[in-house]
Amino acid sequence: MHEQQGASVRELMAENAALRRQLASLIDQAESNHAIMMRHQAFDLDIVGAASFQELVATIFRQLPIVSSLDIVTLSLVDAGADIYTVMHKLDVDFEALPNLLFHEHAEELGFDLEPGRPPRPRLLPYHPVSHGMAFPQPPAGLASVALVPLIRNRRVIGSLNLGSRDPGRFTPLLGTDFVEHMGSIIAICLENVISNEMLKYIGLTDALTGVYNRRYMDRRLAEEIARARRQSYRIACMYIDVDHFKQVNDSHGHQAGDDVLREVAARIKAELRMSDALGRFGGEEFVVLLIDADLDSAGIVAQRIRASVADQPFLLPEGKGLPVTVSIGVAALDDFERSHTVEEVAQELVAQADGALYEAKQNGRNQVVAA
Ligand SMILES: Nc1nc2c(ncn2[C@@H]2O[C@H](COP(=O)(O)OP(=O)(O)OP(=O)(O)O)[C@@H](O)[C@H]2O)c(=O)[nH]1
Repeated sequence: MHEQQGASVRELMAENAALRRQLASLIDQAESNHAIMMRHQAFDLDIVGAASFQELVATIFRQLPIVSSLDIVTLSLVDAGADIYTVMHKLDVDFEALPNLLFHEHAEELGFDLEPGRPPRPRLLPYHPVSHGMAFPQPPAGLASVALVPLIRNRRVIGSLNLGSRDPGRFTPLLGTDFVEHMGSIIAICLENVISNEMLKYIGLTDALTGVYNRRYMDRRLAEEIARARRQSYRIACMYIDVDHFKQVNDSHGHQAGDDVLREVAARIKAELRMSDALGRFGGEEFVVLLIDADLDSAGIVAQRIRASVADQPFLLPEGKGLPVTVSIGVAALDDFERSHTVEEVAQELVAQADGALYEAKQNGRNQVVAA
């Protein structure tokens, strides 16, 4: 009788201990889930709060692998005509710092089932180097399973979030997709937002006719560059460029031909500049160039190259005739930073000096460069 009681007490105690272990493991699991959820919430807040394209994409690449325990995250964007890439490049996005950001001309390249009227679903599957080469051009060693999550806005696929793991069981076709779909939808909204904001910023800073910067941008950039040049002691130079007798182009060949000439002049100026230089249209047929780390002599050499590249090759009119075009250029450089003046005053003075030199070039007969 005692023995029987003793046995059932031991059984009860064992059962009790097993239940406690189970409970402890459930509590651990719940705590770990809670921690994961908190990390995801913090991640969501960070990406929603990203103020620029660069910040958003860098945050995704930096945080998502940690938050979601992934071995690689890449992002493919649909960018027909490379509009997004071009604008981001002009806004100084550092693409070298974002090697996992990929651009595609068409949504079809992303590998989703694009049937009309049915939004594509995430694809969770074993990694295959050939079929997934586009999404993972630089896969980590041992990549075993991947999730390709379509980024959708207004029923349009704008890209794909590509997640990769060395764990073959991490992404399999039988797993639920709610979680990655949720993540994809937040990332899609954030991306669409920052891209529209950056596009607006870009439109506000560029000249619609020629695509070069506008006066507002140039004024700001000049002040920034002068402040930086003061701190780091390098020289900056400025060119004021004006198309000669431009009124005659409009009067003889029409406003449309005039517009074409302005576009071509902008393109020829640009072709002679370095990436770090900035070209802006100041209005009408006037352009201003800001040259970084250039003294008066080297700016004069660049100006002569620009003058020659416009004068040496006639512009092509729509009817096939050649139109000779020339420009006059005034050049000025800043080597004394006049620290008692504000950067804005120094900027104005620099542009005024270049403008004065341009006036001289016009007086001397045009198609020439004058240094202040
Ligand atoms: N097609 C076109 N013409 C413009 C634009 N903006 C200004 N213009 C024209 O540019 C011409 C500028 O003429 P002017 O300032 O008299 O100078 P110019 O004929 O170039 O003569 P110089 O500068 O003295 O060599 C005017 O006829 C303006 O109407 C534009 O966006 N497109």
